[in-house]
Amino acid sequence: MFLKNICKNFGETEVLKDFHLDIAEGEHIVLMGKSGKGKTTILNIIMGFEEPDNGEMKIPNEISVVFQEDRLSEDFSAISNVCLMKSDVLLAKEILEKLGIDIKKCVNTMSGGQKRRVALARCLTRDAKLYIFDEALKGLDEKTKAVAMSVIREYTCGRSVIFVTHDINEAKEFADRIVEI
Ligand SMILES: Nc1ncnc2c1ncn2[C@@H]1O[C@H](COP(=O)(O)OP(=O)(O)OP(=O)(O)O)[C@@H](O)[C@H]1O
Repeated sequence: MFLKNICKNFGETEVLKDFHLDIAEGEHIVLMGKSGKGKTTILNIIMGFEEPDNGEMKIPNEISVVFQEDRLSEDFSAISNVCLMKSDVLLAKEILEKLGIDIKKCVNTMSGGQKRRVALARCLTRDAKLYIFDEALKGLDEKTKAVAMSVIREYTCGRSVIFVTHDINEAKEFADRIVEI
C-alpha cells in the first residue's frame, strides 16, 4: 500500500504537504510526530474519513482500527462488543482472555484500561489487510502495556500495521520502521 504526494489543508492551515508513505505487506510502521502534526489526519485519509486535496494512494479495503477513543457499546459485555461485527467467538474469547478481560463483564462497569483492552481485542479479532492502532496503549500501566504489546505482535504477525504513539520505547519495541512527520 502507498500514499504519494498527499496534501491536506484545513482552511488556511496546511497540515500535510507532499506526504509519502509506503508499507510493504507484513511491515509494521510506527508513525510519530508532535501533537497537531497530522498523524490522525493521515489515518483519516487512509480510512476514507477525509479526502486529500491532492495526491495518490493505494489502500486495502479491509482495515481494522483501534481509535484514540474506545468507541464501545457501554451497555454490552466485553464479548458482545468484540463480536458485534464479527462472529469468530472462539478467537474473540482467546484474545480477551490473553488481555486479562472477563468476557462477560459489562463495559459500563469497566475501568478505562479494561475498556482500552476490549477495543484492542475487537480490532485484533477482525481479519484485515491493514491494522491501525492510534495511541492504542494510552493509559495502560507498564505491566498491562507489555502484555497488550505482546498480544498485538502475536495477532498482527505477517500483517501490515500502522501504529501511532508518542512513546519512543513503544515505538522501538514494535517498529520495523519509524516514520517521523
Ligand atoms: N476537521 C478539521 N478541521 C479543521 N482543522 C483540523 C481538522 N482536523 C484536524 N485539524 C487540524 O489539523 C492539524 C493536525 O491534526 P491531527 O489531529 O491530524 O494531529 P495529530 O498529529 O494526530 O495530533 P495528536 O498527536 O494531538 O493527536 C491540527 O492543527 C488540527 O487542529
